[in-house]
Amino acid sequence: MTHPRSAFDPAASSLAGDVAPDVMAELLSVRSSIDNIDATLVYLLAERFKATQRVGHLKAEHDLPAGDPQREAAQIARLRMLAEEAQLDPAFAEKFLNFIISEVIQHHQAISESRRPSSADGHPLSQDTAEGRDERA
Ligand SMILES: O=C(O)C(=O)C[C@]1(C(=O)O)C=C[C@@H](O)C=C1
Repeated sequence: MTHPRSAFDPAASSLAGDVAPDVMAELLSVRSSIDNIDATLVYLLAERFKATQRVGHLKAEHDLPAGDPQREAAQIARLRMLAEEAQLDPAFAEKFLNFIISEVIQHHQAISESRRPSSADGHPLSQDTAEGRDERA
């Protein structure tokens, strides 16, 4: 593996020379929680993208549009409410969801493009399985 997990140095810091040892110890302790949270975020996002990939295939298979504005409006309203409850800035929650959704929509469009017989790669059917599903998407 090019980037083994052990390559991560939890003590990496540009502050090392400027901070008293007890302050550094506290900083490292809080950072260890931040590292756990960030790892969880990566796993959660990976699961979300696995789910949206399934939606992307379903939509492409049934010629449905990539975006669903009414669904998005409902999701945003709900997440803003949850954010307020959790003392998270609702504007940030909305921006974050929009950021993820716009990436999802690009993935949906790529899935749909890759299934199109007239796709620009010039090998319209070579990537399709017998069922017409692109296994790479
Ligand atoms: O639920 C869908 O229809 C999706 O495509 C997923 C999703 C999302 O990421 O939550 C993405 C795009 C749509 O506009 C709405 C929601």
